[in-house]
Amino acid sequence: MIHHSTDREAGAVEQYLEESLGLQVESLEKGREHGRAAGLPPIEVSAGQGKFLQLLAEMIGARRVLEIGTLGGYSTSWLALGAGPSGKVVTCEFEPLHASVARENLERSGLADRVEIKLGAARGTLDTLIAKRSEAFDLIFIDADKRNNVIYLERALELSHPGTVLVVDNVVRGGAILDDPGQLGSQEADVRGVQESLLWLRDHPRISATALQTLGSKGWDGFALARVL
Ligand SMILES: C[S@@+](CC[C@H](N)C(=O)[O-])C[C@H]1O[C@@H](n2cnc3c(N)ncnc32)[C@H](O)[C@@H]1O
Repeated sequence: MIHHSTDREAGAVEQYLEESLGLQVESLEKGREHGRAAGLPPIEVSAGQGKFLQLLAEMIGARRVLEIGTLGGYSTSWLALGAGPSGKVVTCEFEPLHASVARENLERSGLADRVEIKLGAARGTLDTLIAKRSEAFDLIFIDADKRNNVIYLERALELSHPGTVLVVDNVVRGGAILDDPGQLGSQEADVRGVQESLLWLRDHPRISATALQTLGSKGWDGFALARVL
């Protein structure tokens, strides 16, 4: 994370944009508060990013959405809004507390019937979906342990069809992706995971990708956006 005055200004601008555009949805914000009260870390997407996910799902007419990394179900809820009442979101989470907070939040906001929370390590969940020949997903949001990003991307591709959109969160990490991978210790495995995932996106013949930087109350970051060819 960067730590200078731009951080504070970016936080104020984020709040201004949220207020001017009326981005916050009351039931979703209550869910976020519920997560805080239950001790969940404040690492969910912003309202602006959540609305971006909703709009993206609506723009591509996504009916089947896969999420890796549920936390308290905040981004899940935005994706569920985007998928619509006839849509479905499958979301992967391995922390039982996070999954139960997410379940409660989704129930309270009336979105639970279009969301399936898969409790367990995401890799195993994805392998099971692949083994069961799950119907392909239209939109896949990857936001879990970044060190496993390439594993998730490989499996996401197996669960995709031509035109599936992939979003990978936190690919800038306050600029830490500039660090030399050869000098990174184990604590920076997530940074290395992001670096490797960007190369994977560049090199895979079935992928067309970009990345956009973001700045907000949680600092400097960004997301990769890709289309399966
Ligand atoms: C950044 S948070 C997700 C935030 C959420 N997408 C949002 O914006 O509201 C990452 C979540 O992934 C979960 N997670 C981390 N590693 C995982 C794994 N290997 N399998 C499943 N879930 C995992 C964490 O417990 C955490 O809840």
